[in-house]
Amino acid sequence: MAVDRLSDDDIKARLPGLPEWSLRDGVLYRAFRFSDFSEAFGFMARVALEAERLDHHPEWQNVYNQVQISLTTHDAGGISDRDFELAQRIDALLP
Ligand SMILES: C[C@H](O)[C@H](O)[C@H]1CNC2=NC(N)=NC(=O)C2=N1
Repeated sequence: MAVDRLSDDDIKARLPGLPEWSLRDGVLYRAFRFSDFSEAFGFMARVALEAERLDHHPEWQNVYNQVQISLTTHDAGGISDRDFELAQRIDALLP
């Protein structure tokens, strides 16, 4: 499926809708901290299921109770609507 990369202006206009996310090195980025590994990994499992539903997948790193997520659209060579959609769904999964 063809996906369009958003322009810098589009991205700037949409970022306020995701106050916890920032633009970092050309990707949508958010860091999460949980009480322990189990909580962090449970969250990652829920994100993985959502990513499969959307057929759009995060780049992420986990260190014990911390999860860092970067969103970009490989097929578009930049940030697309799909990244904003996944970011919103990720936020909705938080306890
Ligand atoms: C074929 C399939 O739709 C694509 O490869 C999807 C899968 N998940 C994806 N995830 C992300 N982040 N970017 C993509 O371009 C992408 N493409």
